[in-house]
Amino acid sequence: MAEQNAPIRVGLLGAGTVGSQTARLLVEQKDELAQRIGRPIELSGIACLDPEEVDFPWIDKSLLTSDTMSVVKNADIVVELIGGTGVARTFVLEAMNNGASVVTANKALLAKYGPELYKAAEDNDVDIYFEAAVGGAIPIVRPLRESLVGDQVKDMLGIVNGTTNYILDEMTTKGLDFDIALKDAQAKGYAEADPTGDIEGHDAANKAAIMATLGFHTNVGIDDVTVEGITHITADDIAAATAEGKVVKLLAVVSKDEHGVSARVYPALIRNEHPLASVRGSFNAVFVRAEYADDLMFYGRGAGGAPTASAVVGDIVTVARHIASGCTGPAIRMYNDYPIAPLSTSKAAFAVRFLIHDNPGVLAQISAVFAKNGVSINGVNQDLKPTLKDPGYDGEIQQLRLVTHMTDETTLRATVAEVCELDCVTGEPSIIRVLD
Ligand SMILES: NC(=O)c1ccc[n+]([C@@H]2O[C@H](COP(=O)([O-])OP(=O)(O)OC[C@H]3O[C@@H](n4cnc5c(N)ncnc54)[C@H](O)[C@@H]3O)[C@@H](O)[C@H]2O)c1
Ligand SMILES: N[C@@H](CCO)C(=O)O
Ligand code: NA
Repeated sequence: MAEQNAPIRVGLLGAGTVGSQTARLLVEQKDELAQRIGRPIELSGIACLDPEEVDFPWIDKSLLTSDTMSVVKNADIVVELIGGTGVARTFVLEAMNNGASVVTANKALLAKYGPELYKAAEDNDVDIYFEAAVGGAIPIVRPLRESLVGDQVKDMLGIVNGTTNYILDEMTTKGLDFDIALKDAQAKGYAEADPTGDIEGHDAANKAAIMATLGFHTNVGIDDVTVEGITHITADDIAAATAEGKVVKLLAVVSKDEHGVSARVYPALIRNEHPLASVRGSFNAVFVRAEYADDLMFYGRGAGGAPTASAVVGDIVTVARHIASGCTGPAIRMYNDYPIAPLSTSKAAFAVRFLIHDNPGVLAQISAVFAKNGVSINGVNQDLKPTLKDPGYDGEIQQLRLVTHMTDETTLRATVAEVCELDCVTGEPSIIRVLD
């Protein structure tokens, strides 16, 4: 047991985008943080793969090591900023079993091993804090764990991936290509080490799993989340959305009804007037609808070194205060055992875009398939010329957009697949949900 005024030792695992900025905030604000905590804190070690490559003026090189376990074993607070679900799990469990509290930004780890880690924290009487894991700098984890713990969350709808929001925004406002916008997002430190997880929606899915677990007090893991990313969104889809006064956003949506809980990630069309439409660049936002609090919105920077480090250091201070006063924060209890609602119970309106050969009778053929499957069409638009061509066809290619009334997704996807078998339909269709 450390002496009452001895410094609280903070061991950093990772010195990358977030780790290096976390070190900066701890060093630059050392004296003030000590005042806020009531005890000094000190960086006791910084683990990374290659200490030779880490060169920041605020990092004391003698603290750097590739012996990660030595940092884990010599800290009161272990800050995991490595990422992934492999070694990170080993180090986090080892830290807690060793009596240290943990701060992490690792949503993939929590979405996969949350129950095991939350139990380890309780069993060892230590803290596990992870504000940076959802919405980066935005306070959303703590509001769910603490401020809203006296309420009933109904649903949450969020833009929780900075990389994809940045890409869609650049495509919409500057007409940039997907690849250029992605490179830009990587250069700014928003993207994961492998950005596939960002653009295919898996990063947002990890966050959706955590949001649902905290909001509904039930275990929702990554395998319970249905995921659709933005790789199939084309310049044609963006142009059509703009022409309709809408934008395309990648959303994480968690909800609860009589069928159970659902956690889903998908691109959606939202009206320009909708508050989420104005969430630009790498910014994130989460809407929470609660029984008694009514509507809440949390907005801020969801990615990037310094903003994410702000949330990490906030957690370090919280945990250090607990250590200073000999207590821990609230445990994460998943006392509900809600089923995961089946996909067939999810209803929405959809915008479907087909590329068609521009001949008489084509519209009638397509709408007949919709009618046969009981999917009602709300609107049709054929005005926009597609950028895509059909190399095996000499005539004109048209872009046909249909917006449906509310339907279930299973039926909608079966209908679209049947339409695509018609000779007059070419290329890949696109299916995007339409938000009210
Ligand atoms: N970059 C962001 O904007 C952002 C935002 C929120 C959360 N996060 C999360 O923060 C975590 C870190 O992300 P990042 O962008 O800083 O990653 P990064 O790739 O920039 O840094 C990873 C660091 O971990 C180190 N590392 C790898 N294996 C190690 C090992 N076995 N032992 C010790 N160190 C090891 C690397 O040397 C590197 O310093 C991830 O979980 C990520 O999902 C990142
Ligand atoms: N890659 C993530 C980092 C924040 O979790 C993003 O783009 O939002
Ligand atoms: Na956050």
